[in-house]
Formats: sequence, structure tokens, C-alpha cells
Amino acid sequence: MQLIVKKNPTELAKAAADFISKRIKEVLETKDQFTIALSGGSTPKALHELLAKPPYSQQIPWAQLHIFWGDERYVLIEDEQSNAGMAYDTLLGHVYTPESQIHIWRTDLEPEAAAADYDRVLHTYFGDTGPTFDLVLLGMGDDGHTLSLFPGTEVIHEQNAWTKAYFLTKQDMYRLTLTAPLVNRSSCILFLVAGPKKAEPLKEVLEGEYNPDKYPSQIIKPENGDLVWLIDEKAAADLE
Ligand SMILES: O=C1O[C@H](COP(=O)(O)O)[C@@H](O)[C@H](O)[C@H]1O
Repeated sequence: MQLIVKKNPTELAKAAADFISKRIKEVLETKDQFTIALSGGSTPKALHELLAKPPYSQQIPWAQLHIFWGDERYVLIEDEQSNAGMAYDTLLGHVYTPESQIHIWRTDLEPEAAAADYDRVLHTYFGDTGPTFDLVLLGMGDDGHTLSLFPGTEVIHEQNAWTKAYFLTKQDMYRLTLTAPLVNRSSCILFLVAGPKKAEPLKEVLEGEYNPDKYPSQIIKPENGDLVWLIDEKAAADLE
């Protein structure tokens, strides 16, 4: 595991953009498509806005990317809470990746059907065995959640399914999420974490006892891939 601390959210976004750009370049030297899973929430917005501009908008071969999402809120894409909607507004609307390579969760279907549809899309793309994403971008919520794996939910311990839909009582909303077994088969996982509200959960996730029911981000441990935590100084404040 690699831990990189940057001064503030602006430097964090720049470091993430450099990391992603370099990773894409390296992987595309050996194959012709790059698969990335995006995250939602507020932290990735600055990263997206940076990637949407030169030099990243020009140096990244966007047409060779296959874009997925690690999780989604069960709202239509037009809703301001939509992770896919946010990514279109801040990034995908400004670069060219063919629509057929942008794999959104079908929140126009019933929740279970949307999860089944995404499972089918993933199995069609990756097959049933072997490594999955070239890069998964993850965030961590103030409560230690990542993806839509929230504290105290059964989905944290899912062993088989690649996707899940479930009703998250505390948010009064369905959530759609990839599961840990799928994400942990990725070649690289990059957490982006910023701000003072993340300091306490981050300390517990990285230095506390293993208790993924309370801090679900602990369940993310790539089987063979790289795990990188890119964080800002405020989020790092409580670390030893
Ligand atoms: O709800 C979500 O939150 C997490 C963390 O978001 P942040 O706003 O604290 O950065 C995010 O990773 C996840 O994709 C999203 O659905």
C-alpha cells in the first residue's frame, strides 16, 4: 500500500490527474483499451475538471477508455445526486469517449434489474475470471464508507455477486454498487480523500483494528494489484 499526502485539495487533484494519465499511458503500451471505474460524491469534481482541460484532455487518449462507475445513487441521470450526471457535467461532456464505451448504471430500470444489467455488462466485458479494471477510483465518506458499502450493511461482506442494489435506510434511497470481490480483482485502486471531516475515519481505516462493518473502506484490499491512498494534509491530520 502506498500513502501519498498532498498539501491541499488543489494539489491532490493535480497529483491524481498525473497518476491517472501516467497509468493510462503505461497500460496502453501493452493493450488497446483502458478500463476505469469512476467514483461519485464531491471529492472527484476538481479532478474531473482538471482532466477535462489541457494538458490532460489532449494527452489522454479518451477514445480508448471504457468508463464504468463503482457505485450509483438510484436517481435518474438528470438528478443532481447522480454520480454519472456529475461525471458528464465535469468531464465526459468535455472529452470524446464513444457513448458505447461509457457504461452507466441503468437507473431507469427497477433497482434489482439495474444491478443485474450492470452485472451482465461487466461479465460481457471482463469474462468470469481474471483481473478486472485497470484502475478504480474510490472516495471515502465521513462515515468510512466507500463505493456504496455503508457501515452496518450486509453488502460489505458479499462474497459472490459483482453488483448489488439495496435500500439504504439512513438515506431513504436505493444504492447500486460494485462489490469488494470484483473491485479487489483490479490492477490498481486509487483512493482520493480530502478535508478535515475525513481525518478521524481515515485514521480508523488505516491504523485502527480491522472492523469493516464500522469502516467499510477496510474491505478494499486488491488481490494482486496496487493500492494507493492519495490524501490531503487535513485528512491526514490524525495519522501517526
Ligand atoms: O456517496 C458517495 O460518497 C463517496 C464519498 O464521497 P465524498 O463526497 O465524501 O467524496 C463516494 O466515493 C461515492 O462514490 C458516492 O456515491
